[in-house]
Amino acid sequence: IIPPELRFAFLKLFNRTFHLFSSYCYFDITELDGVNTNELYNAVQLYLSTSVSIAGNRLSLTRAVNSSSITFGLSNNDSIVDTFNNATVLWEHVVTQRQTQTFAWRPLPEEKRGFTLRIKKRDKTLILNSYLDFIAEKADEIRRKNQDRLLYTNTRGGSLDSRGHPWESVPFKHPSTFETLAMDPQKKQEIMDDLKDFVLGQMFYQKTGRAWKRGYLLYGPPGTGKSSMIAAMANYLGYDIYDLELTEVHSNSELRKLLMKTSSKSIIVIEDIDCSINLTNRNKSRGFKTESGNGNTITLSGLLNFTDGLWSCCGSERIFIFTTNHIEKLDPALLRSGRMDMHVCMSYCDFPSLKILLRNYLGYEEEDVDDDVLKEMERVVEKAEMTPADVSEALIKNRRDKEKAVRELLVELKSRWERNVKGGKLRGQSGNLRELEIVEEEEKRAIDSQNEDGDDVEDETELVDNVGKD
Ligand SMILES: Nc1ncnc2c1ncn2[C@@H]1O[C@H](COP(=O)(O)OP(=O)(O)OP(=O)(O)O)[C@@H](O)[C@H]1O
Ligand SMILES: [Mg+2]
Repeated sequence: IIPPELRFAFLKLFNRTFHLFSSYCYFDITELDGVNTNELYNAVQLYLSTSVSIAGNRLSLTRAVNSSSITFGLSNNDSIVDTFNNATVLWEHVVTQRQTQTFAWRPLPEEKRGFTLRIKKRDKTLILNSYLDFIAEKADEIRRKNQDRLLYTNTRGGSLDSRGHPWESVPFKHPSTFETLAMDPQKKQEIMDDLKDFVLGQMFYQKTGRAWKRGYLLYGPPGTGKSSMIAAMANYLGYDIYDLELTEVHSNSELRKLLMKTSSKSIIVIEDIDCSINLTNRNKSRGFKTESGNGNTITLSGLLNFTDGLWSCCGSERIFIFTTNHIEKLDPALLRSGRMDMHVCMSYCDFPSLKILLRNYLGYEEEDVDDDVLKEMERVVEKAEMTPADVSEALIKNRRDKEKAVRELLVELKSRWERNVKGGKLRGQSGNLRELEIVEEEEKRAIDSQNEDGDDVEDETELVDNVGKD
């Protein structure tokens, strides 16, 4: 029997000589570095989790708090081969029992865990640094995908929490995606492409000397999907959202502090920007202080500094989104080119959007709906000026009886169409003769069918009457 000390020394000697002649070099990445967790260990673990899930036959599974997905990991003392830039490397997960603990401030875990990376000596200089960078980046990406995103708000009115953070966060689980978002498919694709370009554009922004950020202005009537669009963007990119409540911010410097405490890869949202700040009298608020003299007010220039100035560049990959119901109320300074990179008009439901909503709520594809009904819908939907929220409401109400849902939606669309087109006629606005003819035709048809079947058209004629009274 060989005493353990001797065996250990022998092994060490063997390893030394072995390494001297071997064409490999080895790197140990231990879980704990002293008593601190080694960030790199976690990164490697996450990084390997993607390739391991396909390759390995014995895996350890973990799920982080608040995460909706499971990560795969290498089991103890298992290994996996990876390739990077044509170089092959080997990862081994080494777990050993810790020897009896000496005194420590914090008790250490029983097991000592670490990854050993084996690289060919000739590959070392070529890949080591870039490989580790690559792993860290990939791990970040995986982390963002797995972890549910966070929604931050600044509702504490400027006070800080115990760790000095002005933002409060909750897990963000909005189900809206670009797929469920009802809008013109072409416009939708444009926005998705724009976002993709932005995310992949690091080199571009560096080369052109622009700060790596992008601004979107979403405008349109209430219930047309502005907030849903923001959620869809966040879900698409895997970004966190900072929902900035401007009325809770008291000064420009506070605004700046808030910005400094936001992380990279996030969306900063200011909803209803026309309501939350008096944006029109920029010069006035600059000229004399209306408040108590301590600068207790944010100005448009403060806000522009926030999105545009030097401060906006601390951190990168940030998206600013403003929403408003009244674009015409906004100060031109906010609208000038280069400020908000993309202006997106969210408007009333059009035919393509209607089809998306039918699919979302009823599971109907185009061919599931009666052809005539579909044609009729296409004809009236734009002039009916129903918001996607109104349409959704109508569909949800009858989602158990799909045919009824479609029928009632059509009735609603037609009555609104009639009201709008006819309203235009009464006010002498819509000078479109063809449309007037259609209204008159429609009325005639209504009267005709009333003679055949009394109940059915009662609603419609009633509505026409109401419009007359307005
Ligand atoms: N374009 C859309 N696609 C899918 N659903 C929509 C769309 N627009 C509205 N909805 C539905 O209507 C609801 C309200 O929409 P949302 O909050 O996005 O409107 P908004 O434009 O932000 O309104 P507001 O101006 O009042 O904030 C959403 O929960 C969603 O279910
Ligand atoms: Mg909204």
